[in-house]
Amino acid sequence: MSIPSIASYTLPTENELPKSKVDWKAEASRSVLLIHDMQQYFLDFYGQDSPLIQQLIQNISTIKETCTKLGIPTIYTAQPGDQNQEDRALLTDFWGPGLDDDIEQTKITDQLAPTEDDMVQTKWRYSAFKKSQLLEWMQENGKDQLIICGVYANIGCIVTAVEAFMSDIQPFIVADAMADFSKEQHEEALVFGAGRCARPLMMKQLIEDISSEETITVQSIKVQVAEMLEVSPDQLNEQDDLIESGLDSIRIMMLAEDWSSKGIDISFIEMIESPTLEAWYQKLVPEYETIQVK
Ligand SMILES: O=C(O)C1=CC=C[C@H](O)[C@H]1O
Ligand SMILES: CC(=O)C(=O)O
Repeated sequence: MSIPSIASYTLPTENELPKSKVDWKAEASRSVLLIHDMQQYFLDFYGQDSPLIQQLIQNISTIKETCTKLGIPTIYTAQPGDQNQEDRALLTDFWGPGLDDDIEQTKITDQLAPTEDDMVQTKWRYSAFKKSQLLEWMQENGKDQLIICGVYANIGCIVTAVEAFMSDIQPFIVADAMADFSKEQHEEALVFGAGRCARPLMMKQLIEDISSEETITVQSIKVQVAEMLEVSPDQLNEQDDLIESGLDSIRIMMLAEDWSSKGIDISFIEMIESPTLEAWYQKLVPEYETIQVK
């Protein structure tokens, strides 16, 4: 009744990728990264030290690191433990009682542990959109592209992609950043997605696409400055004097050069005259509206 013991297999390669029906391109400003159900419970069925899972975790980690640098938000899904029958409903008939309320089962696997900048959403059904606020959050934040990685490709990953598609969101299923019960079922999920609702692509292509966009966003500025100050982005306040916070003139010059190279008209002098995130947003992000400080 539950999940089978899963043997390792080699992740799909470029030449095993089904042809995409669409030429959608993932863009940093439009995308959300979904790390789907990478909970220890679901990974344990691959056994200890599975080469497949080790590679999967490494690839997802690379994608997440790139997305974070580009200001692409990460959302994790995770099922709760000890689900009562009313909540779990028909899943029990297919998969048994599910996870115990044991952190060693419910946790996101350690190498992909969420940070305070990430969102973790409770997962109640195959689709990450079911019984959740994911769609509303994406719409409110102007996100209409969903990058999907995690497990299992032929269940929650592809069902989430279908529901994204039906909600006018472009799903991108990353072939070498998902895993399944077998390579055959993994490939079936890619073929179905390619033919019905999603763009299948390799991690390498995804990273090229999202990195190629030169758009600067409020979030990408905050992430860049936070990295330079070696703090988390949410520790930064838009009105704080960044020079007083430790941002030296060398780093400010580096930022000015980076943003100028992307076609933004801002000078080092302007930046040090108004050394706050809010002042820089106003110069760099046309659609930025000044935060109403209460
Ligand atoms: O136990 C479960 O709930 C599940 C097992 C395997 C895949 C399903 O998506 C998941 O709901
Ligand atoms: C792992 C899981 O819950 C899913 O594939 O939906």
